[in-house]
Amino acid sequence: MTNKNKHVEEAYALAKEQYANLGVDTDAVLEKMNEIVVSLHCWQADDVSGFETPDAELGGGGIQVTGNYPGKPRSIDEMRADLQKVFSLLPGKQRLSLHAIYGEFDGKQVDRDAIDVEHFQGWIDWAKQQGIGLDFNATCFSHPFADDGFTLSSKNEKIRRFWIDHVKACRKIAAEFGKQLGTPSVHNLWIPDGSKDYPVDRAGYRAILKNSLDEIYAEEYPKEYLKDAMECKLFGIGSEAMVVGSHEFYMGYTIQNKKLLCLDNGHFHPTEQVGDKISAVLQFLDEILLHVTRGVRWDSDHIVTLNDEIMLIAQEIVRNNYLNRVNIGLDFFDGSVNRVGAYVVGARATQQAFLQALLEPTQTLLNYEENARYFERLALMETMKTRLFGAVWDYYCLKNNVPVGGDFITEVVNYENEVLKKRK
Ligand SMILES: C[C@H](O)[C@H](O)[C@@H](O)C(=O)CO
Ligand SMILES: [Mn+2]
Repeated sequence: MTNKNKHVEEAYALAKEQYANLGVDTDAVLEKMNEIVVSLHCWQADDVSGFETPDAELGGGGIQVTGNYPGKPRSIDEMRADLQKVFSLLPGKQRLSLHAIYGEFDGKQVDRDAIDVEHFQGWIDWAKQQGIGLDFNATCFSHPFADDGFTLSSKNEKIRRFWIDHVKACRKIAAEFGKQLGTPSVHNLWIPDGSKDYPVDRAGYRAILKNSLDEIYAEEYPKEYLKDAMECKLFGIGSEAMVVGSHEFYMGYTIQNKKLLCLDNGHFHPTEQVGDKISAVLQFLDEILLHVTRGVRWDSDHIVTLNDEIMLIAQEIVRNNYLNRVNIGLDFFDGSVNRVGAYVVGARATQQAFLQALLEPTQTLLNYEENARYFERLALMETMKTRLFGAVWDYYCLKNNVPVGGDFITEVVNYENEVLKKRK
C-alpha cells in the first residue's frame, strides 16, 4: 500500500469513529452509495452542438453556451473518448443521457422527423461495452422550424406536425435503448416554446401543446423500456414573458397522465428551491426526473458545485427514501473551461451531496424537531457540515479505484495535454 493510500485509510478510520459517535454507520453509507446513479448529459461534451452537420452548433431555444475553450470533440468517436475519460474519474455508477442531435448520420441529411434506431445503434453498442444505461432527449431547438419560438405549440400545422413526428421518433429510439440495455430509458421532453413579450393567447398555445402531447404519448411502450418525462421552465432568453410549458402546465399534465415531471433547479425563480418541491410533487407522482444544475443570475446552466441548493435536493431524497422514485440527471454546459473537467467537477459535486446526505443522523434531527428542540436541530445540522466528510469521500474514491481528493485535476490536465490540445 502506498503512503498516500495508507493516509486515506487512516483518515477514514477516524471519520468512521466520529460518525459512529453520532449514530451513523459509514460502511453502510458507502454500500448505499451504489444506489446513487447519475445520468451524465452528453451535451456538456461539445457545447450542445451535436453531429447533424459538420459545422452544427447550438442555435436559439432560449439557451446559450459561452466560451471557446480548445479541445471540443469533432466526432462521435472523440466524444466517446472524452466521456470514457470522465467515467474513469468518477466513483460509482453512471448513465448517459443523449440528445437526438447526437445520432450517427454518416454525412447524410437526416431531418429530425426521420431519425430512427439505426442512427443510435452505435451508441447502444458502446453503452453495452461501458456497462451503462442510456437516457434520451428530443431536440426541439437548433433547427429552422424552431426559429419563430414555437414547436409543439405552434399555430403553424406543418411545424407542429414536424415536431410531433420528431418526438414520436425519439420515444421509439429511447424505448429501444431500454429494451437492448435492460434498463428503462428516461425520455425527457423540453421545448423552448414561449414569447419574448406579453402574448394575448396564452391559453391557445397551451391548448395546442396539450393536444400535441396527447398525440405523442398515445403510443404506449412497456415501462421496463421507457419512462416519459417533461421539463418545465419559468423563462428563457427570448421567452421572458411566457413559457408555454410552465411548471403548472407540466405538473398538471404529468399527474393526469402518470408521467414523470422533470425538475431542473435552474428553471425557477432564484428564491424557489427544487429541494422543497420534491416531497410536494411526489405526493401525486410516482417518479420524477431531476436536472441538477447551478443557476447564476439569468443563466440556468452553470457547472454544479456542492452548494446549499444541491445539498437540500440530496437531503430530501435521502431523508424520505425517494431514491427509487427520483431519476438523477445533470444539465449544465460551459464552453469556457476544460469540458472533461467540467463534467468531473459537476458529477462529483452531485455525488458528494448524496454522500453527505447519507451521512446525516436523520433520526436524531427528527427527534429534536418533534420535541420542538429547534436550537439543537440547527446546531447539529451546522455541526455536520464540518465532520470528517472529506475522509469518507476519499475512501469511497479509493475503494472505487478512482482519483482521491484533487488528484483528478492532474488527470484532466494530462488528458488535455495528451489528447484535447491535439484537436485543431
Ligand atoms: C439541452 C437540454 O435539453 C436543455 O438544457 C434543457 O434540459 C433545459 O434545461 C433548457 O433550459
Ligand atoms: Mn434542463
